[in-house]
Formats: sequence, structure tokens, C-alpha cells
Amino acid sequence: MVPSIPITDEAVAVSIDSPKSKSMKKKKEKLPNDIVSDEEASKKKSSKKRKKSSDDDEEVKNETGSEVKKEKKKKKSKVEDEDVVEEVAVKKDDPNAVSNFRISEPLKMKLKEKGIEALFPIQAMTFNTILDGSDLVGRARTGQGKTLAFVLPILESLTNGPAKSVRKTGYGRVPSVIVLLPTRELANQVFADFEVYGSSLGLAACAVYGGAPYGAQEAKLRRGVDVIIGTPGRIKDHIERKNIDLSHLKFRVLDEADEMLRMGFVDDVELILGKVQDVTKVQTLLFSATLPSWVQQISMKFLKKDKATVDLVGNEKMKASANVRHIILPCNSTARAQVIPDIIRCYSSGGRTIIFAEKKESASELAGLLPGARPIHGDIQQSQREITLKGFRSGKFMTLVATNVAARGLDINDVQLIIQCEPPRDVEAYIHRSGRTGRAGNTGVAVMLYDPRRSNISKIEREAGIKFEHVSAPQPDQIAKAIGGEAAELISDVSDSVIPSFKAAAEELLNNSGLTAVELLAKALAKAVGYTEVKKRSLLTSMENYVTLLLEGGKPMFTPSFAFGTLRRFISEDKVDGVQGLALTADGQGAVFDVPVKDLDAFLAGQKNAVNVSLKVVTELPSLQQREEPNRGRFGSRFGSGRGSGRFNSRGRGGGGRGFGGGRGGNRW
Ligand SMILES: Nc1ncnc2c1ncn2[C@@H]1O[C@H](COP(=O)(O)OP(=O)(O)OP(=O)(O)O)[C@@H](O)[C@H]1O
Repeated sequence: MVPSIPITDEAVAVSIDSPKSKSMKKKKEKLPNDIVSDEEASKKKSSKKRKKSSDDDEEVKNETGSEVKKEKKKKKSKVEDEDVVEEVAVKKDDPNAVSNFRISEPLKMKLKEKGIEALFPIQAMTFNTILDGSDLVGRARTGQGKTLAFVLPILESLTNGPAKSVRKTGYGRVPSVIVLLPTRELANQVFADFEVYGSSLGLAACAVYGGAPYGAQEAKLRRGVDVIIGTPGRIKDHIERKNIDLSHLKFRVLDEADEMLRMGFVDDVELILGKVQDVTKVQTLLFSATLPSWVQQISMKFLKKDKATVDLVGNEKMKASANVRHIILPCNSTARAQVIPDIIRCYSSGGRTIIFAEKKESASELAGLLPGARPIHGDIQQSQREITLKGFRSGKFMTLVATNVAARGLDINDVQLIIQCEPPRDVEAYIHRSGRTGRAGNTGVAVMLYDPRRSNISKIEREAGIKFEHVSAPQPDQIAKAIGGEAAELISDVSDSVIPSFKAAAEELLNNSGLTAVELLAKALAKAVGYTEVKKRSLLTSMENYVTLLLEGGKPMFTPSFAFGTLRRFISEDKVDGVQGLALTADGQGAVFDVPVKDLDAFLAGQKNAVNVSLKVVTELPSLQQREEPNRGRFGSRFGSGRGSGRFNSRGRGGGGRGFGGGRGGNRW
């Protein structure tokens, strides 16, 4: 069964300025959105409790023989029957049950086939408004079903609602719906929904996007389609080539509108929207998880004045998915490839992982370094991108390394873990990337790697309304705990038939190794899951064979240069040169940094030569000072991706340059 998504009252803002607003508000009252009521939850709980205590009783009786077993079976099936009755009652009572909406039979059947019995809040709260003809701005967090929120009422409107009488039909018909979205992958995904649900009503859809040949798209458009889904550039081309005629359009949909602007599609979007001559005959819908101010401007320009707004995020602090654990982990660029496999081991629960890199080259490079990972980005041919996504969806491989091409809207089953190699350039990107997990009521984990010296984490926290969990790179014990079970299972799965053949070798090993049987088995377990050694990592840069030290000087430490100066008083220059990732502590009293394990003794011994200086190994990273990022251009600050951003090297100078996060901008996707 599909889990429900509870939402709070404060999160819901519905404004309908249209003359119809009264009747709609009435309808809304019939559709309360808190899908699981307290009553329902407690019913379920007590049913579970009842079942459990009944089972417990049975366990005791079971010892007395088969009579009791029969009794148990009878009782158990009675309890199960009760559960079924209760469940049916619950479904009937659910105000968001599909049966409570003006959805025609074939569509209902299709939804049922897909396991959808009730609408999600954003769908329930917008369905009637759209079907009754309003323009609408819809906002809900990632993974909460915004796609069907426009697909379902549009399909109903075209076949049974207001748009039915004016819709063109037959061979060569011109489209009734145009959906604009930022990426080709998203176009394919939304197309798939229109195709699945639309075909049950006899409607045809077509996806058009760049990177794919024109011929097939043109042929389909010439035959006539009801719905066109595509990226702005290619849609504009088709309009100019007279392959698309918008004269009978009934719906314009902008999905992930803010990303379209960011990708430079703003002129194309405006041109396409502007092609509609009589806007009074067209309904315009705009959906997104984030609504930066320019999207609001577009909505003012292209949506009717009496548009409705359904905002399930509103002024709620939490803008990112609430079903996701948001974690940050300090790590520098050189350690990434070694740390990421362990992060996957510890946090992916065996599901799929998407890793986000800022640049195409780093996505390819990282995919090459990680076993079983594949890259996807804008420099990869469209046909290959489709093959890659298909393989990832079908479980052929479990790790995808992507640029933002995969950040928006992509809905892939069982993505348990998102890893961001560095903080993204803006908060919206963080929200959308982390939203590739924790979808449709499921949970997930988003781990963001960052360089404490360069990243302004508190800005993301503030603007996305989240509180990051701070963790350090997985350490040997944690890794062993995470995969020990998997290793044991692998060994247990080996047939007993191997024992006679390998017994002699095992005995010889036991006798000659000087290890106990348990110690040898521990080694075998590690090897079974691909580890021949598990190295400790430093806390600050996540580097192997490095250790993290805390320096305190008995007085405030205002700058990294000051910290380096203090170190130079008692440590030789060549050793200070080996210091990595120095960052000041949040209390301003000290600095932490990583040194090679081989130099540890020299550092600890050196402090004896300095008055009032203490140097110690830390096992937990203290809170660190955040660096403030200057505001960069139109979208505000670009976290950790900028030039000359105060990177401190062992000379204590702001260095800028390459390395973690690389340089600025360029062609990112
Ligand atoms: N009523 C429903 N019941 C069960 N599952 C649903 C329902 N509606 C949508 N889903 C499923 O929820 C998942 C997320 O939906 P969708 O991709 O539309 O989310 P979204 O809000 O557009 O997310 P994003 O902002 O990330 O694009 C999809 O797998 C979809 O099939």
C-alpha cells in the first residue's frame, strides 16, 4: 500500500481569487487533506495491538498440540477479516479516495492498476480547481505527486469536462495541451504519465526535446496528438517549422519553471507562451517545489488575475523534503572517491544512490572511479542518457553520478541515498537534489560533502528550513557494522558442499596463521564484501592515514593565519606544510586540522616547546566557524563554488584556485 503524506494546517495556503472561489472553497471543505486522521491511525494501531496480543496468546497454547493450532488458525483468520473490514471502511472514509473525485471509470481503473487508491494532498486540493477551469499555481515539496496533480484533471477536462467540446479530434489534430519543462529526462517521465493515463481515455501524447532526431517527432506531430510535452528550445523550433500549431490550445503547463529560467530558457518560454493569441481560452498551470520571485513574476504575467494558488509549503520553515535525513560530512575533493563507497555502504540501505557533481567532467571522473557507477550529464548523447536511466531504473546498476540534469523532477523508485559532492550553488538546487529520495511518503537520506572552510552551511539550513546532522566519514567500526550482516549472509549462503573440499586448506590456515578461528572468520567476512583493509579517516578532510588535531593557544584565534603562525612557533616548516584543511572552531578559541599519521608524534612532541599551547587528537569534530559567502548575482550566493573564496592553505593565505569545488560557472550541465 502507498504510504500517506500527512501535512500540517500551517503548511497549506489556498487562495482562489476567482469569482468561482466560493463554490470551490465549499468543495475544498469536502476534501480535507490530512490524509491519515488521528482516529484512523489509532484504529490501525489498536488493530495491530489486538493482533499481536492474540498471537502472543497463541504461542503459549501452541505447545499443547494440533487442536490449538486449528483454533489459532480460526482466530487468526477472524482477526485478519476484522482487519480487512476495517481497512475497507478506512478507504471509504478517506476523503481523498479516488472514488470521491470526478474521475471517469477508465482512469480510475488505470490508477488502481498503478496502486493509486487515494489522491495525494496537492492532487486533491487542485483537482476540482483545475477541472473547473481556473489557472493555478501549485507548490508542494519534492516527491509529493505534482505531476499527477496536473495530468489527471487535464485528462478529465479534455474528455469529460469543459475542454471536451472544443477539443480537436481526428487525424492531424492540433494539440490541446502543451507542457514545458527543463530537461529531456523529465519530459520523458511526464510523457510516460500522460501516455499511461491518457491512452485509457483515447488521448495521444508526444515528447519533444533536443538531442533526439526531428524526423520521428515531426511524423508524430503530423499524425496529430492531444498533449505535447517538451523542453522549450525544441518546442520553439517545432513551432517555427510549423509542426506545432497552438491555435486550439486549452492548457499550458509550466513544470519546474524556475529551472527553465536557470537553464537560460526564459526567452523561449516567453515566446512559446506568447504564441497563444486568445489567452482567455487557455488555462495556464504552474507547478514547482520552489517558487523563487521570478517564477511569481512569470505567473503574474501569464496566468489570469483570478488564478488559484495552492501552496503546501507556504511559510513553513521546512522547504526541503521532511521525509529525508539531511546530513553533512566534511570531506575534501581528493578523498571523495575513497569515502563515497563507504558512505553508500553505511547509508543506502542496499537501495539506489544518486551522486551529484557540480561539473560534467567530475561526474564522469567519479563514475569511473566508483565500482558499478555510471555518469549522466549534458555532454553524454541523448540516446546514451536514456539507456543509462533505463539501466538505473531497472536495477542494472545502483549508483548514478549526475549533474543537475537529473536533479529536477526525476522520479526513480527506491533511491535511498543522495550524495552531493559539494554544496550546490543555491538552495533550490539543494532542495531538488535531496528530493530525489524520500518520495511518495517513503524515507531517504541526503548526505552532502563539504569543506568547512569554504561552505556556508547555515545559509542552506536557514533557507531550506532544515537542521543538518553533522557526521564524519564512516570509520572502520561503523563500516563493519553496516556491512557485517551482508558479509555474514554471503558466507552463510555458501553451500555446505564446499566444506569437505576446503577443510584441509582451512585447517592449515588456522594452524599456521597464529590467529583464532574467529579472527580468521572476521577476515573472511571482510573479504567477502570487498575489504582487504579498513583504514581510519581524519574527521576534517576524510583522508585516509590522516588524523585530526585541535590546537588551542590560551587566547582567541581570529584567523587561520594566526593558527598557522602559532604552529610555526614549535613545528618545523616542512611539517606545517603537510597540514590539511585547517578551520577555526566556532567558539573562536582554537583551530582543527588534519596531519599525516606519520607526523603525529612530531606534532604532539613539539607542543612541549611552546608555552600555553595545547594540541590533541580529537575523536569528534567540534563546531566550526562558517565562512560568509558574498552575494553573487541574481540568485544570491553560490555555496562553495566560487572563485577566490578564502581557501586557506598551509601558508595561511586565501588561495582560491582549483580543488574542492573547482572554479566558477561555465557550462555546468
Ligand atoms: N496519489 C498517489 N498515490 C500513490 N503514489 C503516487 C500518487 N501520486 C503520485 N504518486 C507517486 O509519487 C511519486 C512522486 O510523484 P511526482 O514525481 O509527481 O512528484 P513531484 O511532486 O513532482 O516531485 P518533484 O518536485 O521532485 O518533481 C511518483 O512515483 C508517483 O507515481
